[in-house]
Amino acid sequence: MYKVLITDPLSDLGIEKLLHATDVQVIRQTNLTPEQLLIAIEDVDALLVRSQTKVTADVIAKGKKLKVIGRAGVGVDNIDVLAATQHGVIVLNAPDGNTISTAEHTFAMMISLARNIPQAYRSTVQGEWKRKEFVGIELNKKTLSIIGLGRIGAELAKKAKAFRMQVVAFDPYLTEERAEKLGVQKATLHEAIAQGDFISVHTPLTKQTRHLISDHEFTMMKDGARILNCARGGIIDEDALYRALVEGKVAGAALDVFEIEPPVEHPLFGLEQVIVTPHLGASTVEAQENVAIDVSEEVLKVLREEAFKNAVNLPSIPADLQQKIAPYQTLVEKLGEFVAQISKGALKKITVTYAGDVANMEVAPLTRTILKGVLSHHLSDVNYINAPEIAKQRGIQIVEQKSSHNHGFTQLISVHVETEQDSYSAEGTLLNGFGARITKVNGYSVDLSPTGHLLFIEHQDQPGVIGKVGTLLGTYKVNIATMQVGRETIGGQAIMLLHIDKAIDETLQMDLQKVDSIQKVTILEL
Ligand SMILES: NC(=O)C1=CN([C@@H]2O[C@H](COP(=O)(O)OP(=O)(O)OC[C@H]3O[C@@H](n4cnc5c(N)ncnc54)[C@H](O)[C@@H]3O)[C@@H](O)[C@H]2O)C=CC1
Ligand SMILES: O=C(O)C(=O)COP(=O)(O)O
Repeated sequence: MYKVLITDPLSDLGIEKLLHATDVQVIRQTNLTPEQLLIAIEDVDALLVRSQTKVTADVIAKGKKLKVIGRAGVGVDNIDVLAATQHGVIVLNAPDGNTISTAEHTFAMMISLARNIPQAYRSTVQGEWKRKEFVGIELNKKTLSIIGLGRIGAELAKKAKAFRMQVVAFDPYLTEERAEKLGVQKATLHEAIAQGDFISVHTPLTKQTRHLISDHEFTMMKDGARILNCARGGIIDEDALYRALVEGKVAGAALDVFEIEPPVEHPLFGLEQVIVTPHLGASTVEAQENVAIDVSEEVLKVLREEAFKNAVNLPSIPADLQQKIAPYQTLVEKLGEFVAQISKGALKKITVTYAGDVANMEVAPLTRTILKGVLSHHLSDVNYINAPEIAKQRGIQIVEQKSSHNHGFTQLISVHVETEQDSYSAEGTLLNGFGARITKVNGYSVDLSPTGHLLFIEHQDQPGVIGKVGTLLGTYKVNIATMQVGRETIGGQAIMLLHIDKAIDETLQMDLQKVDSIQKVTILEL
């Protein structure tokens, strides 16, 4: 039974799938203190949050069974994604479900700013009738500068165009083609800032976007520009905004998000030209249902070990590529495990070479699987998510290369490991009708199915060695299923690879090692 902990308010309808799953126990505990969260996380398999819960490195470290953190929404800045990656925990979000709601909220804020609606409401219900004070401006023919033209930015651009606004956009990933398609004018950050009557930010909060709009940027703005933040607190420097508003450089600001949430006695609240909402961008019935459905479905898939999407800490693999690489996954993981088990000494470098058909594919997901295979022999808690990060932390160099030398195989994948002591390698292929095969070990040609109990014997090529190995295994009642031998030259260095029907213990290993001409016996389990 999987335990799923939900610590922020999620739509009941949205999480129905989880509530009805017979293999899932849903635990709903909102408004937990950080200390309570550290306890609640201890034995759960999944954690579902919105933006309130702070999922710190400590929380992740305490989640000994934690496999996945699902964010019912877009921004994951409340989750320590690096810590999750290091612990092999998948972080998923639901990026599409609240786009429309947030763009609509931003638009509502823009109209409110243009027409002073919140201020006029407050004054009118207080018994005043101030028609002159609340004269506004039209959106028609004004320029809207959008910083960050992703899902929400693009949706906002469409709405602004319907209101006959000129739309200027800055986004480092915006191509001319996409800008043209959306009918927006592509600009640099500073051009966008200088041209906007309204400036709206829609980027994630990252190191690069923190205080993206600060004192310098405010000085570049048109006098009387209006600014909006319905993305993340901190993208606009709140102190600089305060100064720009007080100096009259900026005519108004609309904020749905704050550097610290909830904000307490914020200086900006004292300014009449500032309108605010309490992080309501995604707070509609529709958006909340959408994001809860999306994240529940994906979290279930992770728990049930099915293919999932929207992982924030894993590169996404398109479905067609996933289909193409699926047959190789077992082969490459076994190759990684095999090389790790025959190698000795601290790992320094792992080189993966792809040749033949496989070299024409996107191979990064396969390399990730190989790393998992190699590293899991040396370290516990290594998985597909954290393997590259763990390799990096330990200073293991990873080389991924493609080669035209496929040595007659339709596809050939080789894993070469360098340790402080020596270097080791294995090559493999997919044989039509036979599946994964290891075709070379440390340069010796073999033909081996990479499964089950194996014995790897390094020896000198001498008459009688094979017989002695067979007799010894017979004495210990160990049946040999297949045997492969390879040698450099007659009487030279040689290897034996045996498939045996059961696991053997160290006594037999030591007896084998005592046989003349045998140098090393390694027990492998694939
Ligand atoms: N107020 C609310 O309740 C909600 C807020 N959000 C926030 O809105 C923001 C945008 O969400 P989406 O559009 O769904 O994300 P998205 O990922 O589709 O778009 C973000 C865009 O920002 C661009 N970007 C990144 N760094 C940039 C930089 N330095 N300068 C300019 N552009 C940059 C990216 O290229 C991308 O196109 C996120 O911060 C998200 O957390 C999202 C939903 C609800
Ligand atoms: O999706 C996002 O990034 C949001 O900011 C929405 O936040 P919320 O889920 O409403 O707390």
